[in-house]
Amino acid sequence: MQAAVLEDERTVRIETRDGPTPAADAVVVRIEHVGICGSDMHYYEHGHNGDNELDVPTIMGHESAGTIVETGADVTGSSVGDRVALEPGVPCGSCRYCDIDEYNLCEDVRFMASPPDDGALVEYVAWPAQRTYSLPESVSTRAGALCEPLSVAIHANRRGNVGSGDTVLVTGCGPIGLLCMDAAYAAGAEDVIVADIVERKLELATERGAAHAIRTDERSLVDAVDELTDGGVDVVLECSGAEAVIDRTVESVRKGGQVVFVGLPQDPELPTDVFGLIDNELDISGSFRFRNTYAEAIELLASGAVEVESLVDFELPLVDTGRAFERAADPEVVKGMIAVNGT
Ligand SMILES: NC(=O)c1ccc[n+]([C@@H]2O[C@H](COP(=O)([O-])OP(=O)(O)OC[C@H]3O[C@@H](n4cnc5c(N)ncnc54)[C@H](O)[C@@H]3O)[C@@H](O)[C@H]2O)c1
Ligand SMILES: C[C@@H](O)[C@H](N)C(=O)O
Repeated sequence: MQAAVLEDERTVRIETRDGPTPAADAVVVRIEHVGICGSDMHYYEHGHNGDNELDVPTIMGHESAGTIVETGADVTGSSVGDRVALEPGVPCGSCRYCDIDEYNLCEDVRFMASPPDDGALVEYVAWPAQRTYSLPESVSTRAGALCEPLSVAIHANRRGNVGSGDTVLVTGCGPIGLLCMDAAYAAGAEDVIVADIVERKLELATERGAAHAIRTDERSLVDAVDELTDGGVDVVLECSGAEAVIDRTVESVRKGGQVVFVGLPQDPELPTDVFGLIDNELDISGSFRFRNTYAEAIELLASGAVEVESLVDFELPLVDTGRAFERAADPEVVKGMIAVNGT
């Protein structure tokens, strides 16, 4: 079978690999769609993603869905022909974090396309049946693949306790930011204000329901938020990873509000005004991947509460993965997709 391997920065090669055999608790999935994520692009452009290094050639892609073609001996509840989304992380199941069901924090997790663990840009993947989720008829594998970034968004909203009537600021309108906005509305937020530096992204966010859009390269984020709110938003979901914005988030939130960091900056140092945090009782949190989100993601897609297919700007076959990554590096592009088995 064919696989798209990131050998080095900006070097994707199509290689031939042996097809997988499922363990007793696993299924083999014929991969149909894989989304290109901002994190794949961090590896592609800089050779690292946060503090994870691309130290060995690695099959990229962790936003995936396809059809089960084989089941392991002990698998019950999944059948050949089921269309499924694959949750990309497989936790160890026995550490203190797995014990308390905070399995996204497992220190021994295997995560697709996180070197040395291979990802889903390959024709067939053997994956634990427990980490695959059936897609209803109304949800395509193209949409099912995007359960992954939607899961990041659901988790970020949970971390920020976004709820009924909240005003939320989402900084960065890539797929993660846009889906954070959608998930915030689904959680009951009243108004979502968005910020970006690319006009097309702000237009898209506005079409999807943003209450206000701020160009942070044209005006001060803090001044704009100040004009739009009575002393700041309830929650900031920071999805740009841009240091210039990260620095301003705590000034954009109301007293007693929450700031959630999702985007990964190149420079992870955060200058902190501790007096400001104390005096204003701010809650600052990180949001790392997700846990127990796939069922909700599929429900949001199936009910139509969140729509993802229109985020996809282009779709290319597996053999063109290198070209797709090059194209996805364009700041105007929101989501590139690979049709792995040509469906
Ligand atoms: N914490 C997690 O679990 C997790 C999971 C997935 C992705 N991420 C990270 O989240 C970030 C967002 O992911 P994505 O796929 O949407 O990436 P993306 O690159 O598509 O989106 C980032 C957006 O931020 C905008 N931006 C850049 N500079 C800005 C500025 N100064 N002001 C406002 N906006 C600015 C860009 O124009 C872009 O629209 C990435 O850093 C990614 O690595 C984190
Ligand atoms: C969660 C996932 O989307 C993220 N890109 C990661 O590798 O951690």
